Amino acid sequence: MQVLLATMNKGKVMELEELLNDEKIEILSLSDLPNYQEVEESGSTFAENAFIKARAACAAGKMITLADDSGLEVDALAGAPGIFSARYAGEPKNDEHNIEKLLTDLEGVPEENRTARFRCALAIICPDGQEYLTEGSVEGRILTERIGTGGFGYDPVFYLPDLQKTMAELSLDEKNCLSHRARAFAKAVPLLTALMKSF
Ligand SMILES: O=c1nc[nH]c2c1ncn2[C@H]1C[C@H](O)[C@@H](COP(=O)(O)OP(=O)(O)OP(=O)(O)O)O1
Ligand SMILES: [Mg+2]
Repeated sequence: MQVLLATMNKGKVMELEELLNDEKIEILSLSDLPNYQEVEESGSTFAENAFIKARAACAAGKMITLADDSGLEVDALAGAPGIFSARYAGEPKNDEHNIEKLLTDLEGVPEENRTARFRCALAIICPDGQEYLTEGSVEGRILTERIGTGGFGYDPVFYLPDLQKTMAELSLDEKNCLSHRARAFAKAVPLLTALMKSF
């Protein structure tokens, strides 16, 4: 079975490839579709954006397609950056600038009020029109400086109190045991297993 990952984000591709690690699944990504034009993420929720990305890629690739829309919700910022996480510091999107803006926006906010979560909406679309969505989240806290070099995006400032580590201090396998993306993916596994039998 072929599965298309509808994302331009190399960090997501790496994590999803590892999660999808099954010899019966051949994984393709948008770079395997010649001339693919990235769609505008015009939805107002993670779920809407995940479907927008998945539908466009599925139409182009005509195979089972997975799209992830994800982001960071910070309580002290009333849920921002949320669906705007990737372009928080403007276009073109840049992880370093986004972290810089986040830390500036949170200047003076005490540790106990820096609670946050990563959210992931994972859309699965089949060429015959079936559409599914799973979601996952992970709770943490935003530090005042970066720690760790792994992962991508906001990982260096996202602290997991239980592990006493940032997401960027985790190995790929460790991150894939507890991340928002891994949790959304875990809920999609029974679905993918069923789809593998029918396609
Ligand atoms: O595990 C994560 N660790 C750290 N940061 C993360 C994570 N997961 C999402 N994020 C952040 C990165 C980006 O600022 C935004 C996702 O935005 P989002 O539009 O879903 O992805 P994207 O534009 O990078 O790639 P694409 O839309 O092609 O899948 O949330
Ligand atoms: Mg995006």
